[in-house]
Amino acid sequence: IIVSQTAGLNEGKLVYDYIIVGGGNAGLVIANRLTEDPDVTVLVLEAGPSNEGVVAAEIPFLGPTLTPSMFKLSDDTESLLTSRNRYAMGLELHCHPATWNERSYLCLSSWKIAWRFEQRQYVLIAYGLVYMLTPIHQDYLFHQFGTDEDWDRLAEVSNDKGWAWKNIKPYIQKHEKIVPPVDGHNTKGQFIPRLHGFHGETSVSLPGFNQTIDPLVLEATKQLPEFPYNEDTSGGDHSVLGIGFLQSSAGGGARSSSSTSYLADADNRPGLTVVINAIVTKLISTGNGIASGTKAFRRVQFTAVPGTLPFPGDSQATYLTATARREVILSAGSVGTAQILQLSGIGNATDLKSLEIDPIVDNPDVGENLSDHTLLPNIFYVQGNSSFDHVLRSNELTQAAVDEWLEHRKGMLANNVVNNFGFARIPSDAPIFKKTEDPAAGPKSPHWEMILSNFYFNPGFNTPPVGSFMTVIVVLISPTSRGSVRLYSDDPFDKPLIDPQYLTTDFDIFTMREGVKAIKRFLGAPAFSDYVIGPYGDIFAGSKTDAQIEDYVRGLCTTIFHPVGTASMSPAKAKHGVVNPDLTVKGTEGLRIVDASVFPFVPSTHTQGPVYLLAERASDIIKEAAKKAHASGAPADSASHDEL
Ligand SMILES: Cc1cc2nc3c(=O)[nH]c(=O)nc-3n(C[C@H](O)[C@H](O)[C@H](O)COP(=O)(O)OP(=O)(O)OC[C@H]3O[C@@H](n4cnc5c(N)ncnc54)[C@H](O)[C@@H]3O)c2cc1C
Repeated sequence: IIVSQTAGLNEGKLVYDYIIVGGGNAGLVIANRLTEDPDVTVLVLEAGPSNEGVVAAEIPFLGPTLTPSMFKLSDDTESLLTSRNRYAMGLELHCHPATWNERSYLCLSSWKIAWRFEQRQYVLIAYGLVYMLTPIHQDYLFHQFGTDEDWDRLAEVSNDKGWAWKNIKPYIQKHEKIVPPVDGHNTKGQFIPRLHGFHGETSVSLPGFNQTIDPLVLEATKQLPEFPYNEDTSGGDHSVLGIGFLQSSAGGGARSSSSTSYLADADNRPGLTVVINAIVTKLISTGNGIASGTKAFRRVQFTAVPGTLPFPGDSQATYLTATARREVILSAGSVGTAQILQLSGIGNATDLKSLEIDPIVDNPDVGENLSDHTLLPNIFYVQGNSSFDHVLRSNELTQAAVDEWLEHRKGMLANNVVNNFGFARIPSDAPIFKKTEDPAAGPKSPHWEMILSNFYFNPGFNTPPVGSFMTVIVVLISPTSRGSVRLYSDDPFDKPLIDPQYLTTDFDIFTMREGVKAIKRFLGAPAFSDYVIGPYGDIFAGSKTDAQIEDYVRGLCTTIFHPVGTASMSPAKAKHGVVNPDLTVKGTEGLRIVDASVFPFVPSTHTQGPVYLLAERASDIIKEAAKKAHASGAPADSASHDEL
């Protein structure tokens, strides 16, 4: 049952077995798995609007256009392709200049849009740092699982073998459904079937529309031993190192998200209620937990997102509360979860007091340890007019592509913006390792990533009016810098202060710099000699020395939106960290976190796949906990009558 507004919800009846805060990647997995039992009731509260009918959310190629600052087209084609403005609401975040050092300032200042539009007293609003408030799923459909070393490290730091790869791997079968590419080509040699699932919830497919650069990229992998071809970069016990074909969370030419897969599958279950446009403002402590020193949190306060029905004005919000008989599960993402915890009195007691929030559970680790992947687009001029730029500049060609998609779910738009990508390591004898321990999860795990695309892709900048381009993105995959998500005020509608600390360590800037040098070596392969003309832009072209490349990196670098770590997992008895290995929040009862925030290290790949697997295992953990409680004779309602 999907309720589109909080209007009509009867507060007296808002009692469910589980309340899930956030209907993103993780939240909807849990919602689906828990309601497999018809006797279980689940309420999902999601701040964003519905994905239904949002064509840009369906068309794979248009994924990046949903991010306000990401993918800029000419004004004409823009209106044909996107409904961006509809989703720009509530996306901005605050970054406090006092917490920036010169480097992160440089890094963030590349977000021209942010700087042009908003400069409030002491608080700058960086539109570039968009951690979405919506279940529309703006991700760019990259779909991988991370290396076995990532998962084994998680098992080690949490002291729970359940998180080791051999125990996580089987969840691929529940989650993934490999489907043929839209052009139906033979995919032999483009992925390794035994690494995948074919009957799970989320559709995953290989590219189904050729880019001019595909054969050149493959040829270059044969010419340069430094960049070998890899038949499958999805991860696990098969190495991700090398360059191969991208697997995307799409099927039949359309995006496959947790909403179109896990939620759609559970849609008709009477036990499931999903309320959209509903923003959770805090969790309410419902008294002492059974274990000494713990506090129970089984009540959730929420309201309509300002500007959505039923509230006429932003300032007149009416708050509702809902109560969980068993558990509240926070799945609001690395920013939302950290914010809600702190608004609820779970966080650094000193900081909370300074904002006049009563500290209920003092945990200074809440909101800390923020880790993210930085992205740097490197643009090259190319020959001819076979890049996508010409299509994207032309209303006529764009309309034809839209029509093809609408009629057949095929063509350029049915495909991701990328066909080829891959991962690489910094050589083990690199000077950086004399002063920095290798931060990768293990010797098979990458330090950086290369993403290749057949057009001008430069977050925040319009496609130039003339010229053909290709973009080679460098992503820092094993960052050592750590930032934080802290509250700006006790007002739940104030966006939190996000201090990403991008590129503030020697390793991070070194790796980005070496990545830039490496992609230049890659494009120096004979395969590209008749196609690539050279770097686009004076700064890129003029960046020859290490110092120049570093300046170039800092000036243009941004995020690929993989924040993790703000509610990190640690061993059950550990004093540090925010959640235990069973994802219960330390010092609390009736409260778990299931989302990207619990990863203490960012997985060495794009993060949706790891989040899906995490949520699949979490669902089993939650079900097991309910069974145990039942077997021990505990009442079906863990919450006391007072709480209810
Ligand atoms: C622009 C973009 C592109 C990306 N591209 C890729 C990609 O190509 N491949 C990949 O693997 N990963 C990608 N990612 C990362 C991936 O989307 C995240 O790692 C993943 O979604 C994290 O899952 P989650 O469940 O932790 O959080 P989310 O999926 O973000 O879900 C959190 C949900 O909680 C809701 N919420 C937050 N606060 C509240 C509140 N107070 N009340 C109610 N609801 C709330 C949000 O609206 C959201 O729907 C991308 C991310 C972004 C933003």
